[in-house]
Amino acid sequence: MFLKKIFTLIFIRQDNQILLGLKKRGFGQNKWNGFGGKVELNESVMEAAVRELREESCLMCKTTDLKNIGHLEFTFEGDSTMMDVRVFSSSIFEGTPTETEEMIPKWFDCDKIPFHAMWPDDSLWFPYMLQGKLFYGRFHYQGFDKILNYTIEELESMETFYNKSK
Ligand SMILES: CNc1ncnc2c1ncn2[C@@H]1O[C@H](COP(=O)(O)OP(=O)(O)OP(=O)(O)O)[C@@H](O)[C@H]1O
Repeated sequence: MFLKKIFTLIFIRQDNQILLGLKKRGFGQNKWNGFGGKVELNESVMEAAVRELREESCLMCKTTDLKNIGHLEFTFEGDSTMMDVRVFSSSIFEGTPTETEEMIPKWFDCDKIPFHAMWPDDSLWFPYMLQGKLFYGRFHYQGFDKILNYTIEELESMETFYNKSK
């Protein structure tokens, strides 16, 4: 049995570009990723996604403008925690991406994503996101660099996925 912890991960899109942030500290340090973090007790998952985006990039977004595009699960050999990651995207936002204590934001062309400096799983599920497909991925790591096994699939609808997994 795993102890599930819910995280958010949000990707801001504009034209053919995607906003990533270089994590300056903590989990995933020195990796490019979307913006996100743990969901706190007093907030919904979407509220957490909006808060983390603001805290890490200074961009503002409304919960109603978020689209849930995927679900990721990460486990690590020898660790009983499962990271349950809700992935969102939006192309409606306000503000200018600005460096914060946690992240350095930068726009990337969608065909120039820096996979070599990202989590190894990213190169496996980003193609789904970039093609506008909904996805579910499960990855089991040894340490933080090696994926021991994984599955990834396209989903018809996030709602059906969450109803089935209840
Ligand atoms: C293992 N492969 C992975 N591949 C892609 N993305 C991954 C990931 N593992 C974690 N992530 C994301 O990284 C962020 C961590 O968040 P994290 O900094 O720990 O959270 P939070 O900001 O609440 O923590 P602190 O306030 O610093 O304690 C969060 O968006 C989460 O979805």
